[in-house]
Amino acid sequence: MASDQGSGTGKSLEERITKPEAASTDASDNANKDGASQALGGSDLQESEYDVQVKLSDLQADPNNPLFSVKSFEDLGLSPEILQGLVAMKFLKPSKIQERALPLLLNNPPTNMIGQSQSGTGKTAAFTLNILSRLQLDTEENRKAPQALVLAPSRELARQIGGVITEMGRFMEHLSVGMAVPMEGKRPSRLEHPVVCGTPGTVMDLIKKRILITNKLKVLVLDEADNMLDQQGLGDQCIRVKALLPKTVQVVLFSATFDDHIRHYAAKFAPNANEIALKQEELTVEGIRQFYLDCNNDEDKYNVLVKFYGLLTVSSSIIFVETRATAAEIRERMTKEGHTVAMLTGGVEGSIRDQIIDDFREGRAKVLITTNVLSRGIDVSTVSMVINYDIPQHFKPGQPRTGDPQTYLHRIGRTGRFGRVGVAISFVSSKEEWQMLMEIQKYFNTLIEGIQTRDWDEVEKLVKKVIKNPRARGDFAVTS
Ligand SMILES: Nc1ncnc2c1ncn2[C@@H]1O[C@H](COP(=O)(O)OP(=O)(O)OP(=O)(O)O)[C@@H](O)[C@H]1O
Repeated sequence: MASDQGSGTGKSLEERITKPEAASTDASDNANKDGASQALGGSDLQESEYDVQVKLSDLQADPNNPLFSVKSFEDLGLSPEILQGLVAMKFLKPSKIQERALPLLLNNPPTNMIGQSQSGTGKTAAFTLNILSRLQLDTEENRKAPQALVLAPSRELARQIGGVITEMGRFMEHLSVGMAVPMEGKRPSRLEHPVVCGTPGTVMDLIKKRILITNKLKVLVLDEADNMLDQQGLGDQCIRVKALLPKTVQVVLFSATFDDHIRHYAAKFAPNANEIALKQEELTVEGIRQFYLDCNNDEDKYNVLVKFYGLLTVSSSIIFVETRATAAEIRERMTKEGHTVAMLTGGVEGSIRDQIIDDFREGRAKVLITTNVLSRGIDVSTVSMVINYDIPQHFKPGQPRTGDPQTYLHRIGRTGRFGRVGVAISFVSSKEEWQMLMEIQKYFNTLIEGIQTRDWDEVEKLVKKVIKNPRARGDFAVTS
């Protein structure tokens, strides 16, 4: 049994489960109501590894669900080729953000947009459909001229978005998507694609070297816009890129989170934008069950993680840590003990990163240890578990660490995508970590339940049960 000393709250675990400090009964009631959140995206009725059968159409018929919409894709005035692409991807109906954002995005003259919607609710398709609809591919010259530029904070996300645009536009003749991420070997002399996706630093470099020509650009998208604008380096690069684009460019900013101070900044970056915003307490995805687990210290965290290995490999899982060093250490220890785990951090070379993420997407690697580099945007539908090995935190030298709610939300949002269900477990090994987790819980006015038992067979059974039936709450209030 985890000790109270571990989190140092002075409360019994029982109290913490039944009355988490910041959790409201509303939050848990809402989660109870959302029985439908077990559904799976893609086809209308699917069966997961856990033998869950729920209809996506049920979710999309519920006005309170972010996947709800009254319209069909046909109603949004998209071209037959694009509609064909959506059918091939088995997108039957738009989600709420797609239904709301698209008419505003497609309107002429083009208007800027700041769009917010919960993780995994289809923001990529929302901006992709706008891009595809605005492309002119009639002449050779136009086909070679970059007309839309998408910036993302990581190489993996830029590649993923490039893949979605290619797939959605695959019935459009002459569409091609160029990548502007750090490349090894010889660079092309020109990036001649109507759509370019990349990371800000490389894009800036390619523009400066006139490899990427921007005079025909019509749309600029910043995915994970709050993160891009908030980080000193990335933010500066985004501003410099934008300054080199035609003044008429339509600026589209999307994210699941826009903190107040960033919203103000975003409004400057995308002036006179149409805004779609969510309230703080609307941000959590109901299909994701959130738990914490008390650990005595760092070594105990590691031992617990190893105990979880069986559970982590039932489907796919992501383990988030704060530093590259921790990621490397855990990977090494687990590998030595005979477990198969992959690791991806910013320190890994580009082509190897591509291989690792592709292996994870294809299910060749099932457990991925990573840092915040992959906390945002990555969409791998088989991920049913996210572990916060370290609580996401803000760290400034000389100041106490504080919880980082935005990063927490993005990390746990790697599971529970488009109506699927998932479990997020945060490891708590000190009073400081406990406080940070409570800050996060309070910020979202959500419920993070404690796992009381240390009987791992029991935990495994319960996690599987939760994934099967997220309505079954309170399962973890079991003392060993
Ligand atoms: N209308 C739709 N019907 C069915 N599936 C959809 C639809 N729209 C998107 N999806 C699927 O939902 C998943 C999540 O979409 P996406 O990655 O765009 O989410 P997001 O809102 O950008 O999330 P995040 O904030 O985490 O980046 C993807 O696998 C995508 O293929």
